[in-house]
Amino acid sequence: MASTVDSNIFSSVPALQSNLGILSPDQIELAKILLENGQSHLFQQWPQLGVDDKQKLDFFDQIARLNSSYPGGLAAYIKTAKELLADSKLGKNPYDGFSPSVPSGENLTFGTDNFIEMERKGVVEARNAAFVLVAGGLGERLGYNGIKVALPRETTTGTCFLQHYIESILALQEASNKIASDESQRDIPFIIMTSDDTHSRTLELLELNSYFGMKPTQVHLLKQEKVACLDDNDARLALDPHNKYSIQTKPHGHGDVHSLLYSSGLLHKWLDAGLKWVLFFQDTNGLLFNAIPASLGVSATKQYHVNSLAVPRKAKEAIGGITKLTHVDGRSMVINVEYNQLDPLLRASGFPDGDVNCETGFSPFPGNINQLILELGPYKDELQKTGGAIKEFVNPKYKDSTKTAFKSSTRLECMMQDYPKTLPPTARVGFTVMDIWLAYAPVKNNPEDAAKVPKGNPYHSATSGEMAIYRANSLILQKAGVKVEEPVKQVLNGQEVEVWSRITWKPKWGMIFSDIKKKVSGNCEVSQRSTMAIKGRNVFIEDLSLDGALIVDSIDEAEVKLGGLIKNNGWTMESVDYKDTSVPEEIRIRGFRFNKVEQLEKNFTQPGKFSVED
Ligand SMILES: O=c1ccn([C@@H]2O[C@H](COP(=O)(O)OP(=O)(O)O[C@H]3OC[C@@H](O)[C@H](O)[C@H]3O)[C@@H](O)[C@H]2O)c(=O)[nH]1
Ligand SMILES: [Mg+2]
Repeated sequence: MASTVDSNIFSSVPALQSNLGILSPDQIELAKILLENGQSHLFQQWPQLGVDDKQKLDFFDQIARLNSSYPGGLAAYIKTAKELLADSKLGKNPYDGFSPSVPSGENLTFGTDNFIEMERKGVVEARNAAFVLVAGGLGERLGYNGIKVALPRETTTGTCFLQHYIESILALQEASNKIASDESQRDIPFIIMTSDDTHSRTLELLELNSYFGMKPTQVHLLKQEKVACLDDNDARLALDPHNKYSIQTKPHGHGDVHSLLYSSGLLHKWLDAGLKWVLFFQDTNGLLFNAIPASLGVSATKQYHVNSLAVPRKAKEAIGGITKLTHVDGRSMVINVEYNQLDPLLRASGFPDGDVNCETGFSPFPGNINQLILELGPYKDELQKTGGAIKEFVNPKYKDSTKTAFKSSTRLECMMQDYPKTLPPTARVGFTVMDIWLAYAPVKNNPEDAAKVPKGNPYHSATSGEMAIYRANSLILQKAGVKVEEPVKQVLNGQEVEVWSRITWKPKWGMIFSDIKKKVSGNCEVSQRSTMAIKGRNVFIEDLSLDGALIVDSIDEAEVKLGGLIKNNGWTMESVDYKDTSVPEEIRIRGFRFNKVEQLEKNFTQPGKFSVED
């Protein structure tokens, strides 16, 4: 819409004023918003009319997008940014008035009767759940060039994270539908939040692989928009260093998932379909689904509106701490305090040592693994009030203590785990703590940074992420009665890790401990140098002694017994340096690759009963 052009405002920016002739009334309006909000620097390098006119219009296309995709538009974004940057410069404590204490929550120990009961309940509830994967992040700390969900979760089978997640959801769906009282078949919805950095590659990965067995109608991609980067404390928008007609943008954070879900209309649809839970999870935790059934069982039992999954946390580890915050006015909430804020908060509130371990060797605050289980009804009600808006923050990396310049541009962010901040005190907000070995092994750090992690703290690298799968599977089988040999220590990409037998299985083989126990019997043993990949559903391990490599696949209608002594030269592990660019990136970031010397590989494609014995 045309508006009266305030000639004064433009006359102070001649480079823009001389170009007004090519702009539409809407674009002139946007230009005005920019100037009124301190953004005249954006036009400083603009040449005269007739030069680069197409790029100038592109610039305004981008401004229009940035303006319309943020509630309240760019003016609101810049205003909030100025406030938050000023607070940050002053070192203002965002938790002013609150004092932290250690909250109490549900503790689950793998394999106990309670754990098994929670898993059973979780499977019953699974068909009432929708799963939401937030996968719009750049993975800056990992520095991998592809999308993180395409990385192999482990390289024994090469199954990528996304495939594993989908197969886990499908396995839960099937198990849950089977025991449903009304015998109806429900497809569990699976939502993936993407961004411009990940969207097309995520879609391509799904399409090239037939959605890994899921119905395409079951999967929804929601793309988050990025926000403008900021160059200084005055919230001047940052220009792309390579293109003076483009604003640099970065993701706004995983908190966008709430407003996207709200505006997608999916929540209503799910409620109408009788769903009860929404489970949120992150891109590269290969152990996550070990924890999902039991934690969903906890949500159902305790009727939690919000259930955050947690693990014991090492002080200064880059995971948020679940904290009880009590305000001087009496209010209190149980909330994640992000890892960069926990230490200052503690120091400011009577804990002079800040973020340190207690006598247990861990931080007293449970570590947030950012898997949230929300009860759908109260969640939808809350979003109806907030529109899905989440409290934002800014985290600039300053050049020096004057806090006047940034090392690189910053932006406003929001986090999905801040959702409970707006909830009324009556909301049932809880958390569930599980063993780290069982539940959390993300792939976030590049090899160089991982090697610098303080001793005793987790590496969170591709190396540790894969080794954690083998350790968890080995420990689970040990608890099911298999003698899995103890691990050896090895240094890979500068990180000392425990190398256990390379044991993997498909989710449909065993989702919960009671299923796994049914698949294992007699006297079984697996040597440390062994590799075992179970890809079929009805594969039973009975009196098996494995010393080498064994790969078994089978159709559901085949019942396969693995037993006797199976011995061969197996697969050896060869060290690979992460700097060796002759090796594919997804391998070299692990620091090893398999040399497949010899294996027993069996594939059963016909119905019937079979046994594999050497
Ligand atoms: O804009 C974004 C940013 C991130 N993400 C996704 O959000 C997930 C988490 O991102 P990061 O790995 O960068 O998260 P961080 O490691 O910084 O911290 C996160 O995980 C560990 C927890 O303890 C922290 O509390 C949590 O914030 C990823 O799956 C990522 O793809 C988005 O979808 N959009
Ligand atoms: Mg991050």
